[in-house]
Amino acid sequence: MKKSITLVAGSQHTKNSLVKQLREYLSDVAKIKSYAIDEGIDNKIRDELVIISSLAAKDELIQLDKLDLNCEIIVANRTISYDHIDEIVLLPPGTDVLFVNDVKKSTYEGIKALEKLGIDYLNYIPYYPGVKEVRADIDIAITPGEADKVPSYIKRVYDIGPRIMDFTTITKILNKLGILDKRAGQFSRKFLKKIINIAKRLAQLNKTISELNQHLNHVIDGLNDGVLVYDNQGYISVFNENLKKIFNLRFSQAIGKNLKQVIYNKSLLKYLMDRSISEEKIFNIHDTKVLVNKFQLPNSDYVIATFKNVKETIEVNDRIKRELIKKGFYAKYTFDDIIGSSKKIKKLKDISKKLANTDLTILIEGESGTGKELLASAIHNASKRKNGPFLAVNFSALLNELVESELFGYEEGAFTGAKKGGKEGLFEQADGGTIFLDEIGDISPKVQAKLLRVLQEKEVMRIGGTNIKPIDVRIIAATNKDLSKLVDKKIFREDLYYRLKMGYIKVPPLRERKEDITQLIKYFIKTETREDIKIADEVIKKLKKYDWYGNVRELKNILSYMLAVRDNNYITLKDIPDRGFFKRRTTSFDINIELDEEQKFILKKIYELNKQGKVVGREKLAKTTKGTQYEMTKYQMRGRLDKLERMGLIIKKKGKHGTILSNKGEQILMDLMGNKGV
Ligand SMILES: Nc1ncnc2c1ncn2[C@@H]1O[C@H](COP(=O)(O)OP(=O)(O)OP(=O)(O)O)[C@@H](O)[C@H]1O
Repeated sequence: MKKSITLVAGSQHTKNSLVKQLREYLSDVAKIKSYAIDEGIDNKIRDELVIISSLAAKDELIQLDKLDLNCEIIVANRTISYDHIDEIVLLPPGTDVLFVNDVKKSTYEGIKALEKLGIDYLNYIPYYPGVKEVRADIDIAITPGEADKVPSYIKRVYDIGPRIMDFTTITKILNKLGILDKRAGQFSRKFLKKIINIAKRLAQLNKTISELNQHLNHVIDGLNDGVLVYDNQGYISVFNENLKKIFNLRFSQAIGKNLKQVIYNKSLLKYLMDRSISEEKIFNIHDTKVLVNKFQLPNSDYVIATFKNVKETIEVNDRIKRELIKKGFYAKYTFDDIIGSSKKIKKLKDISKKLANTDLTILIEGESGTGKELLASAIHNASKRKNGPFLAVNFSALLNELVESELFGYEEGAFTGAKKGGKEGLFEQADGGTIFLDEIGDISPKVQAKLLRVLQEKEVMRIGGTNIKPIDVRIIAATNKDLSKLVDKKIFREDLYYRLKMGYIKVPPLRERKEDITQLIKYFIKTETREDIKIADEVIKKLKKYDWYGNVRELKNILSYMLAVRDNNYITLKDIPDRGFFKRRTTSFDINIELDEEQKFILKKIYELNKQGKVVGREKLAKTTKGTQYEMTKYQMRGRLDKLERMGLIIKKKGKHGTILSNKGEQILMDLMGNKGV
């Protein structure tokens, strides 16, 4: 027959965990009833055996008159559950932890229980609702199943579960039930199993830690620097491979030894052991200059020191610089890459080479695609700065708001979104080299003012900064606009204009040096394909007839097109793209041309008559004006045509061949017709 026992606990929480524990041993021999005082108890408790969770609970039951004192009563001794103990045994000795429980008494009991279990090396701070002194500088809490009472600032909570009945209590119960002899074996096995489980988990944890350790050791050994870790007494815990090399310690073991046994350099020893020194210092170790740096690990006894081979560090820095250059801070071209043997190109190269020998600021003017960047790059490579960086900045590609921070950098917190630690500007990055400022006409007045300062003072100040940094950078600026006109219009500062124009180069447009076209074509074929491509003479002849408003870049594009569409290794007339491919937009120089309605009318008439195959003269043109608002005599027409010729829009052919539109005139007319009609 099953025995009947009753368990009473203070709280429902404790009741549940104790019932669970009792069932493990007694479910087949006893019927277990259970009550929690906080749930309310109706009848007086009496049974063959009554187990009460604590003395406090017993006192409360007596006070409430809910306990029949004539029955067999066992008051449980409770201890920490071993199930979660492995989580806390690994906390470092001396760690401050809050021990959280429901009331003062059980809080102190819990702490005592942990200490009795041997976990007496933690610094327990008792905490329970209503506690007077609260320490807010603690990150870790341990609680026996009262996680909801842990204050919210705690970062890590170890809930070790409610305390369970201890070994002696269980033995007492088994004894009272008269089954101790039968159950002792099973009981101790279960108990042992738990211990073994903990041991297993700890062993696994140990294994993981030692693997992690090994991994970390590999990482530390793989570092380029020497790494040394020692405690305040000088005992070494880390001495990596690189450090062994620096100290010539190939085979001997340093870990566990004292610094004095390993390092004989007296001044280095003094530096390492003197806690008041924190700045880095250079020492001579086995004839090698080594830069040593050290710092105390926060909240610990340990000091970490790093050792850098000065020579290698410089070499690495150089390598990093070279890497930067690879990333595009590098001038690709030399004067040999500037193709052409026309007089104009020869003169251009000649002047540019001379300027390359100076450190003057240079302004390069020229239409788009004439090779201004190419030239700037060649000048840098021919200058004494050739081993320094070459940075090309294109202002038309940079967002206006970004120009300032890109060029001059900023300090941390200079504006919302500023990166932590601030950012180095392009001027700082170009230190020792050349900066190429393309489309300089596009910069804002604010940046113009800052740039002027850089040119005058040779120093930069980051946005939001107070430190002035001297820089050594040569500036080459370029524009495809007529900068002097922007100065006249007060869009560009005059003082900056003259500062930039210390050296001045004007790159001629391709249409003024058409004799270079053949050479350029051959050069581009060679650079674009390895195949042996021939090009028909008529093709070159025809290409020479175009006006090349897109300049060399346009020629290069057209060549790529022809290489793509050719049928075999021979480029013929049919491979030339039709007019639509050619650059229609006039250059910025030409955009300044403003035509009045009368001029547009005349250009349109010339175009229409030409299209009809008619020879156009001033008489015929004057006739077309009859009855229109532009009506004029042939003499008046002559004056108008002279002006259009001076503007480069028409060509008056000799003899009876009449007047035609120049390519430029045709392009402007096409643009007008395309955009708004004439
Ligand atoms: N004389 C030349 N010889 C060989 N290649 C050239 C020459 N001139 C220009 N190029 C090539 O034409 C292209 C345009 O040149 P680049 O970018 O230097 O012109 P740019 O004047 O700086 O143009 P933009 O004003 O549009 O910035 C490049 O591919 C360049 O290599």
